[in-house]
Amino acid sequence: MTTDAGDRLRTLLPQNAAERLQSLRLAEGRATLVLDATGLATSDRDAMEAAVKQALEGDAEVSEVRVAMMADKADEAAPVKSGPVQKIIAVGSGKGGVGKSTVATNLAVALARSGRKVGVVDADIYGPSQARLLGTEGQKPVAHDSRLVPVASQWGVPVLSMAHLSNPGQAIAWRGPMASGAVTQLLQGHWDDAEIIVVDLPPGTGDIQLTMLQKFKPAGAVIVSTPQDLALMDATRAVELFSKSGVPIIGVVENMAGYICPHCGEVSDPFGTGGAEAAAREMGTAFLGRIPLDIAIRRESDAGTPTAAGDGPQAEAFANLARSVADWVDSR
Ligand SMILES: Nc1ncnc2c1ncn2[C@@H]1O[C@H](COP(=O)(O)OP(=O)(O)OP(=O)(O)O)[C@@H](O)[C@H]1O
Repeated sequence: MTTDAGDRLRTLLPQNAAERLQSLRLAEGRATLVLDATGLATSDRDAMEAAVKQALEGDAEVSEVRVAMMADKADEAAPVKSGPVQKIIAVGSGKGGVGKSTVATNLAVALARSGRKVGVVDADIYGPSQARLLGTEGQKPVAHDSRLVPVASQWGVPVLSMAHLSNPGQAIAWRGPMASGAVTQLLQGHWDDAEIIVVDLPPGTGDIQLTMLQKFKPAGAVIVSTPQDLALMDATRAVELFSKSGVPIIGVVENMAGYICPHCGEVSDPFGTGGAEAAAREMGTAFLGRIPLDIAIRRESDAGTPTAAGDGPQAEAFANLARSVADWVDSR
């Protein structure tokens, strides 16, 4: 795009949009604008987008206008509000690989089985896995009134994940504020029917997680840990992160607790037993139960058929977890 064309298009923008312009590109007749939508209500965003399109579509060099609204400055942003959603439940962990995403999926499916209206938002935008876990890979959400429509899964749990918006294997390397802006778009989808949204947080306890929590203000948090000491230390950091953000902790789930032999079904405890329960007690938080290390859980997760949708003993473990979370939600 020539500077002249860029300057000319800028002058065509309505004043309120020009003030929020982050970038403007014109390539092969397509004008792509990024606007800072911080603090704008949905209706104001929609009006601004429509006005920008109308202003630029009249230009001889422009055949198409695309507008991306990013709520970039997380600390100034209005809290996320997505229709009549009552409760956002965050699922977090002090470190990666402890089964946080697996627990988030199965918690949501178990809640749905118990009659709750549940959605899943995959906030783990650097390693999104909810599309695979819920068997919705390859599906693309449509936008309606500038808001994403969640992708339906066959488990009665609609889902929005960056995995639905990016190409498989595509690296996503956003700055922290952009990351939380992207999550905002997922949370501001058409969740009108959901009474609970389970949010799969990125692993860890850094600034990205803190910013997200402050911005979308979950009603409560579930912390996933494995029985190892190291993971428990990380879980302690996760507890601190939620406390610092003013998010009440629903409790700690011990995942990969006890190994179930795929041949004889015998249960062994390579990492000891009872560690997470004791740690939860020490931290003054509830213990929400154990999910064993079972190869069937991994296999079913990879196949996009969540264990909680089945009838085995592990489905029962997730059903118990869902009951505890639902009771907590109802008590608020
Ligand atoms: N209870 C379990 N039994 C067997 N396999 C499990 C169990 N929980 C999780 N897994 C497997 O462990 C791996 C990591 O799980 P998952 O992706 O849910 O972890 P995570 O904490 O979300 O990781 P990250 O956020 O770092 O990607 C996956 O292959 C998953 O199928």
